[in-house]
Amino acid sequence: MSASIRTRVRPPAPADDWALFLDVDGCLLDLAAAPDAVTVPAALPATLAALARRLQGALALVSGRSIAGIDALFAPLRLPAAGLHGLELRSGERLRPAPVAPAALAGIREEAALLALRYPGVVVEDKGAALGLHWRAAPPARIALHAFAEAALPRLPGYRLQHGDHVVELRPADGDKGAAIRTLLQQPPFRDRLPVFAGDDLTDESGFAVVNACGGLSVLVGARERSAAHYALRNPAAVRGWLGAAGPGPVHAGDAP
Ligand SMILES: O=P(O)(O)OC[C@H]1O[C@H](O[C@H]2O[C@H](CO)[C@@H](O)[C@H](O)[C@H]2O)[C@H](O)[C@@H](O)[C@@H]1O
Repeated sequence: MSASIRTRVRPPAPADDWALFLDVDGCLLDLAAAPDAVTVPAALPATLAALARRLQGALALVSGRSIAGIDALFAPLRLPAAGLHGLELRSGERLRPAPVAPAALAGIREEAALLALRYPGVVVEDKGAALGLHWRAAPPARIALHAFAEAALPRLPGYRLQHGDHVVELRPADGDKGAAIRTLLQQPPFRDRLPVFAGDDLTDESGFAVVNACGGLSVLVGARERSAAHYALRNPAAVRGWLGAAGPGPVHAGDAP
């Protein structure tokens, strides 16, 4: 069921019995003009590391970026992670690698780069098995990028389009963030904990559905009207404040934020 932003309230402060899943762009990090223009606030890795210790390791980053990309952003911190919208998975020693990119994707990437030359500001993001076409810094390119992605899709059997915030991606159709969260919840250290997921974009809705079905907490970041999330935080700064608000001592479900 879709809850209105007007009815969503701030989530409670993080509690020690949570399994916490956090989206990256637009949730932990402020959005930037291009994927490589994001900045990680200096205090954030330490906040995440402290929270992960507090949760006995049950904190994972769940992103559309690759796991390598996530690790590069937060280095030297290396957390359990789901990358490429749930295609890749890492928890402890367990790793589900991303599929190998089909040969046709290289040609499509080159064609996209040529198209980008006509629209200054367009970014073609090579994510290995996935390809992101970004128009945040080039709004007039939106229609051309969608048309390009739709035309390219039939050349990539087993692929689908992933629509996101000022981006359309060509990605393998398998998996989503919800399935990745469900998989992590079946194994330690996530098992038998209250699942909590915060995210801002369309790709996060599958994660909200899974944590809702488990009786957990779904947290929408921003003011998108149509979402299954039950709680809301205004922006990434509010998310970082929420996570930092756990403080140094033990915390329990229901504590005031
Ligand atoms: O699931 P997420 O962690 O939210 O990742 C979703 C996509 O995030 C990145 O793109 C978005 O953030 C960029 C930097 O702020 C922004 O320029 C772009 O417009 C956004 O769509 C990332 O580049 C993608 O690979 C992720 O799929």
